[in-house]
Amino acid sequence: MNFTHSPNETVLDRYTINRGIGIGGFGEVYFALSQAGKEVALKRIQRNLDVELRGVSHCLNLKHPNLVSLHDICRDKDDQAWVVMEYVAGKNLREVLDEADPSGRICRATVQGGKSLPSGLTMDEVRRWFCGMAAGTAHLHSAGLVHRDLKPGNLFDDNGIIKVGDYGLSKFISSSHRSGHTESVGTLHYMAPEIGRGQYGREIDIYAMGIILFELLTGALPFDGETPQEIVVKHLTDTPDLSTIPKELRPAIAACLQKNPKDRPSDIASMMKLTPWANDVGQPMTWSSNPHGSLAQNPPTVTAQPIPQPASVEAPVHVTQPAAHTPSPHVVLSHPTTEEPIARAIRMSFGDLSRWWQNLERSPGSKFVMVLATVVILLINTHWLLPMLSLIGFFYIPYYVIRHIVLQIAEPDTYAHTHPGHDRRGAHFVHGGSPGHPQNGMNQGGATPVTRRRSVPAQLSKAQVRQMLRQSLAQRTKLSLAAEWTTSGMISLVVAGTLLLISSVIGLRNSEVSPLTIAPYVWMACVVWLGSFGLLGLGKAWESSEGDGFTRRLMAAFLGAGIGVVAYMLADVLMVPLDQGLSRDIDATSLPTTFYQASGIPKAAAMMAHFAALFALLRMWKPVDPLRRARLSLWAVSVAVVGEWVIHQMIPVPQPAGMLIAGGIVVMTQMSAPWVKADSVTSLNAS
Ligand SMILES: Nc1ncnc2c1ncn2[C@@H]1O[C@H](COP(=O)(O)OP(=O)(O)OP(=O)(O)O)[C@@H](O)[C@H]1O
Repeated sequence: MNFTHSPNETVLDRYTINRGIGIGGFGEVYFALSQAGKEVALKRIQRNLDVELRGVSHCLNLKHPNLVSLHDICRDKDDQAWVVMEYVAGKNLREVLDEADPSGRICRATVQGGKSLPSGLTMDEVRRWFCGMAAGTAHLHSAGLVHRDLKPGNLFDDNGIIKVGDYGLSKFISSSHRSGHTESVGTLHYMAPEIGRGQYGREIDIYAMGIILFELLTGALPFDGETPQEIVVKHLTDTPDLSTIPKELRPAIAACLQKNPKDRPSDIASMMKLTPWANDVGQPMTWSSNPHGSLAQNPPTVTAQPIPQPASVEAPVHVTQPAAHTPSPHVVLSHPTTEEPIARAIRMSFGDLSRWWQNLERSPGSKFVMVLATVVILLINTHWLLPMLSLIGFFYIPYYVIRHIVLQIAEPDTYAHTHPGHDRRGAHFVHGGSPGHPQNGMNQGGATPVTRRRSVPAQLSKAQVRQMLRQSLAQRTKLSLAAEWTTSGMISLVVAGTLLLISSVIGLRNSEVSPLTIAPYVWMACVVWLGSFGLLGLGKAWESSEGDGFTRRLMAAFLGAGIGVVAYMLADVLMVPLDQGLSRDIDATSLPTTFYQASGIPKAAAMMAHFAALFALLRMWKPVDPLRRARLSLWAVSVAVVGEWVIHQMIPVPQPAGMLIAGGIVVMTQMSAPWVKADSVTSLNAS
């Protein structure tokens, strides 16, 4: 390994490098001594990685026996970022697993006594690693952090205490600047399926813990393959074979490895309850989410435990068919209801606010003044705040209730209902194994797993990533798509209200406000909202495939025609004149009488034709695609406005309303439709 710095070199003016330890995706790690002789590990972040130092301070203040302490993050004189952390002398789990001989001939576990598992570890060792990881990760979660990169290489044995390292950083290193071997988030073998959709909840750590527990027990990975794509597809579709897992631990692994994050244990405490280790005698852990709870004081100790033995050789067991005597069948039956996105955003904002408040270094007196000032400002503004909050409540509460009801209906009774295809896939996976993937067939006869962790070549191409993301999008049920559609519709309603407010304030700044003057703005906002809502629906239906362009244009044309006729009728109801701005900028041809009255005012047919052409020619469903390039593309807005102007030259409609509607629809759909940053996962690699 080629390290940038050599032994005895002084870095950051106060650390003398002793030796290089290793090189990971984020950079080089050195063992160094401070001037006072304190041992530290220094991680030199790769020059091309952009470290956002502000947020990291939250990680620096975390203290837990099962976490590798982060001492500091500094920049040297060349503006190179360094992470200063606790040095752990012991091995990491990757090394331990790689050294343990699966045949059991020379493995550490046998030397230490105790019956070894296929991984070469004893159940006591498995328990020690797993409980230590769980305790450290629970502390991260309680502090509002998700590790995002849990894997054996990030778990250390520090004189008997298991420590979780490398936490927090992946969030603060700009993914757009990463290159080389580390993927945007997490390592492929341990990466939860929803990461492809840009979801990074704490469930991704719970998923990774399920994989690690599987590996601790069997020495093999539940989802492995020759290529990154194969591994990702297995994460998305395959059911793990749990037949070689001790029965006591199958429910926990099955629950952690659910494809849908909602189906996994919602936190580490609930996950631990599925293991035999939650209520260990002589193990004073409570698995509470309290950041200052007893976890901190009581790291797991290696005590004599009743050792659950591996399952005897038996027919392969599929997770959808819980084994006889398997406890906790509720693992697959109880699903926490999805938290409503706006409620979640508000809750998380309150969480952030309270953490910011707790970390705010101000005297109690100045904090009191700040609270007082906030209360006064709120009281002064009650005249507009209260009506606004009531209005929001007026829309939000019915929406929340309807959404809740829809999701309750969508809640599956059994796991099998949620994943109707699993039986078929499971049969193939479990019974046959796949040629070239020996671990898939290892359960037969209880043979030792042949495949261990593999190095996986090459990066995924953009097309491959998009294809995988589409596959993952295709996994949702129709009802959850409907719930997402209504959510986007609600968001677009808020956006429409905002656009209406802005445009009418600008448009009516010098004129009298009356129902007649405000009607055109209400009309435009309604048409924009209807257009967006329709497109959001089409987008939802189409997001799981790239689709056939002609069919999509045709469908979009129908939608546009519908919007045109509704716009015409609404204009009639709201008494909005349609004779405004009908002149054209290029040589005009005569208007067809089927489309226009003798005075030139458009009939319903003209409005239908205009919007049908607009939606079809401009492929208006594109701004709704979750895999679009940018969340909000101003280019797309400009194209829509110019495109509308061009269509207006042939089929005129009132202006500038037509252009505002076209631009408004594109802005609103982009702001309301979910977006997956596909580029952030194009450099997936195995570590
Ligand atoms: N605090 C530490 N004390 C001792 N050794 C460490 C410490 N942190 C990391 N290491 C070791 O340094 C080496 C490189 O670690 P690093 O975390 O950079 O890479 P990685 O975990 O292999 O990959 P990635 O950064 O992509 O997750 C590993 O061998 C790891 O065990």
